[in-house]
This record gives sequence, structure tokens and C-alpha cells, in this order.
Amino acid sequence: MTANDPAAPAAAAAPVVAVRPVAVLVGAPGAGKTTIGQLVADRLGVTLRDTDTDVEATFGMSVSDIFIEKGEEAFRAAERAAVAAALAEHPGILALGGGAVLADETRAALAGHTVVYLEVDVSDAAHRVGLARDRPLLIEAPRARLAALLRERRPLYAEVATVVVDTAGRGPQEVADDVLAALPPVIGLRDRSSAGG
Ligand SMILES: Nc1ncnc2c1ncn2[C@@H]1O[C@H](COP(=O)(O)OP(=O)(O)OP(=O)(O)O)[C@@H](O)[C@H]1O
Ligand SMILES: O=C(O)C1=C[C@@H](O)[C@@H](O)[C@H](O)C1
Ligand SMILES: [Mg+2]
Repeated sequence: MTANDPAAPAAAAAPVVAVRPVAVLVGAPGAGKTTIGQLVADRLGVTLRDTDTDVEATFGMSVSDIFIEKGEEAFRAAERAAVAAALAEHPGILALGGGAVLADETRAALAGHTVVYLEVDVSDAAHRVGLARDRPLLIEAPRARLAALLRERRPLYAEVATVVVDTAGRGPQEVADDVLAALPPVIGLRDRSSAGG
């Protein structure tokens, strides 16, 4: 039998499996998207992709430097493209930048995905981001900025979420437990930690 033999099995018969993230994490700066995303990814044996890292790779500079040298608009445009690409091709856990949900196009693209909203209050978020200088929107008056961000964005995070996990008073491992418990089952994936069985 040759490749051109009409009796050869049709290549088109191969199943086409849509690649999509197991879960997409959204929430404010300090909610723990990157931290919890890594813990959940490790426990499922998949990789974490973070759109902030993708945008940094696009420009070859840190998020802070992009804001300073290219401006927030350029960052947001690259972020929209990074989210669209990752939703289409990343099969693991996907953490979005804190402001990604501001874009109508991104909120629409999240429809049909498993989206986990990590809730955080102003006080916990301020405590967690501390005095780090790598969050350009929080360099001045971080607490007031966080309060304003949360007021504006809470409805947007809630709009795209299929799962909401409250992080208040819970450490990273406990939040990761809650996220794993809330995820719909995915064929071929299971929690590899003893706690998860
Ligand atoms: N549940 C938690 N309890 C205590 N500390 C936490 C928790 N989740 C994250 N942290 C800590 O808070 C800090 C910020 O977390 P992380 O960078 O994961 O947030 P993020 O949501 O990805 O923020 P950003 O939107 O800026 O990327 C880190 O130092 C992390 O160790
Ligand atoms: O909340 C935001 O608007 C941001 C959050 C970070 O993840 C980065 O995407 C950037 O610092 C902007
Ligand atoms: Mg992050």
C-alpha cells in the first residue's frame, strides 16, 4: 500500500483536538494569578503561560519599561494579541495580566473558556504587592490606585468568570486547592499531589 493508494486510511480521519487552556486566571494585581497559576499547573503536570511574560518577550523589556518607553496603549494592544494567541494555542494554565479584561475584545474571546476569578480585597492586594516597583500602575499611592482599579474591574472579572475563588485569608496552597476543586474535569489530567488523591 502506498501513500497514494485509494485503500490507504484517509488522513482526514485523524481526530482534530481543539487546543485550549485548562483554565484562565483573572483578577487584580496581587490576586495571585501568577503564583496560584504555577501551583495549579505543577499539580496538573501542565505548563503555566502568563500574558505579562509574553508581552515582555514581544518588546524585549519589562512591563514597567514598556509602560515608560512605549506607553500603556502599546502595552494594551500587545496584551490583546497575547491573550488571543494564548487562548488559541496554550493547553495548560493561562494567567492574564490584571488589566486584560478591560478590553471588550478580550472579554468576548474568553466566552466558552474555564475562567477562574481570584478575588482579592484592597488590603490583601496592597499587602501582597508591597513596595515592588514592577507594577507601573501602582507606583504612586498604591492603596488608592488598587481601590480604584477594583471598583472599575470587579464587574468585568465577574462577567468573564465561570468560577470565583476568594483568596482572603488563604495562603497560596489553600487557594490552589480551591481552584483545583472547582475546575471541571479534563480528560487525561488529575491532581498529582497526595492532597488531591
Ligand atoms: N493567597 C496568597 N496569600 C499570600 N500571598 C500571596 C497569595 N497569592 C499570592 N501571594 C503573594 O502576593 C504577591 C503577588 O502575587 P502574584 O504576582 O501571583 O499576583 P498577580 O495576580 O500575578 O499580580 P499581577 O497582576 O501584578 O501580575 C507574590 O509575592 C505572592 O507570593
Ligand atoms: O492591573 C493592571 O492593569 C496591570 C497588571 C499587571 O499584570 C500588568 O499587566 C501591568 O502592570 C498592568
Ligand atoms: Mg502576575
